Amino acid sequence: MKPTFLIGFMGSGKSTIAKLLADDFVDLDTVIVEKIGMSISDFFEQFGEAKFRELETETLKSVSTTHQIISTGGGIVMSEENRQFLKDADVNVVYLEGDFDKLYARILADKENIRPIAISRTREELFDIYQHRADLYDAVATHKICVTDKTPEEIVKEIQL
Ligand SMILES: Nc1ncnc2c1ncn2[C@@H]1O[C@H](COP(=O)(O)OP(=O)(O)O)[C@@H](O)[C@H]1O
Ligand SMILES: O=C(O)C1=C[C@@H](OP(=O)(O)O)[C@@H](O)[C@H](O)C1
Ligand SMILES: [Mg+2]
Repeated sequence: MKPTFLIGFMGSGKSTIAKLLADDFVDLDTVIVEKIGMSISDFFEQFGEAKFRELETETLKSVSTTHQIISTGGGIVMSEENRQFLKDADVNVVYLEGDFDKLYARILADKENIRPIAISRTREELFDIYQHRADLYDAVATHKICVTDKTPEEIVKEIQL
């Protein structure tokens, strides 16, 4: 089977669903955190977003041959290079699409994972980012699943590749 990348906005459940889809999964953010030896929010504070994006691209390119299921960070589609990589690779790209306010509530409630992109912005600013990114997720996705009001188990069942 082709490798499968999960994409979508923060809080859509990419990391949660990847773990349930197969034992052979990897989360790009987890790989990056292992590389940098600190949390993503500390890294943003010390080195800035641009440096994080460089690491993200490098990590994206290294995993498609080593794992079956790959959860990405919500900003993966911001880079043209990353979008091109996902389009050119012989892989499935599953877009987990959800209602903004439901995702926003999850992001705020998730104290285990502080997302610097979200905490530094108002709801309105983040909604603009959500709308902008929605077109980019659509442009690279090979499959699209609505996750609003579904349990992780229901979403896993829907991902039939
Ligand atoms: N389908 C779901 N229903 C309810 N809560 C969910 C669902 N998917 C994920 N969550 C919760 O939402 C938060 C963000 O999930 P996560 O998998 O980290 O999303 P992402 O990786 O897309 O940012 C976590 O607290 C997780 O437990
Ligand atoms: O949307 C973004 O720009 C980001 C999303 C995060 O991943 P999740 O989508 O898994 O929360 C993480 O990569 C980083 O905080 C930046
Ligand atoms: Mg995640």
